[in-house]
Parts: sequence; C-alpha cells; structure tokens
Amino acid sequence: RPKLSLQQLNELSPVEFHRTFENVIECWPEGAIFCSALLPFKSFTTMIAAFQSYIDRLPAETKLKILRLHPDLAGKLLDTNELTKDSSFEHASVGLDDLSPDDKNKLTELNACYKSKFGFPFVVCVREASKFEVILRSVSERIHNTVEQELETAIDEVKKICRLRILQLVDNL
Ligand SMILES: NC(=O)N[C@H]1NC(=O)NC1=O
Repeated sequence: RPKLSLQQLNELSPVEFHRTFENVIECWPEGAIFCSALLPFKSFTTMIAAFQSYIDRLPAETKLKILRLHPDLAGKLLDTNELTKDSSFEHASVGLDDLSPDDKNKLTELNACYKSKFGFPFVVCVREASKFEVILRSVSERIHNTVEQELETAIDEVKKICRLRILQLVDNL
C-alpha cells in the first residue's frame, strides 16, 4: 500500500481514516475512530500528537485494557502465527522471530514474571529498543518498578509504537 501524502490523508473519509489507522494502537480501533473526527490535520506531527493525547487522556482502566491487548514479545501468538501484521513486522525487525532457544527462554521467563507482578504484559517499542539485548535489559530493570510507574512507562511505549506505526503509513517527507 503506497504511503499517504498529507493531502491524501486529509481527503480520506472518516471511515477510510479509521480503517487505515485502526491498528496503530494495537487491537484498539477506538483511537482511530476518535481521531477521525479531528480531520483535517495540519501536519503528520499534529496527527501523531492527536493520537498520543487521546491515549494520555484515557482513564487508567482503559489504559490497562489496552496494555492487555498487547501480545507477549516472542510469545504464544508469534509461535502460532497469530500476531497482527504490525506486531509481526516489529518482531521480525529486531529478530524476535528468530531467537536462540536460550534467549527465547530468558525472555519468556521474564515476561511471565513481569505479567504476574503487574497484571499486564511487558510492553516496549521494539523498533526503538532496536536490539534483543536492550529489550532483555529493559524488562529486567522495569520489573523492579511500582505498578504506578509501570503503567506510565508502558503507556509511553504504546505511544512510541503508535508513532512509528503511523510513520509507516504516511509519506513523511
Ligand atoms: N508486548 C509488546 O511490547 N508488544 C509490542 N511492542 C512492539 O513494538 N510491538 C508489539 O506488538
């Protein structure tokens, strides 16, 4: 699918906009539905800011719900080929789909510890972390945070993922 220019973006109907950006927040089309009402946008930066401030203003319960819609990194959904296209691309971009059994076990164990402490999966913007070692270090460190800190940190990561997914769809030149 060719990348959208700002003009093409602003000519989308609200429904087309919603379909195009439905997964920039993982499995949460409500964000794109909300932001479709804000068309037209002055710039891609403005549009990204609109999604991010939509996320920021959600009640904590909804933020939790969104975090829980994220797949475990290198987890079951990867193994069964059921990741969303976006997530699958992100996994592949840092080799999470091709870990050694040892690395995969390490991450799986830390993910399970993290989830049992916080009640939601470990979420990080893998394309920004960019390397398995960084992801592993990040989960090892963040596991010591409080639930309040982690809710905030994890939501910041959702915002980074959202930004990169938007930039993947638009012609940001
Ligand atoms: N659990 C988790 O962080 N999932 C995500 N992170 C990312 O960059 N893509 C995802 O699907």
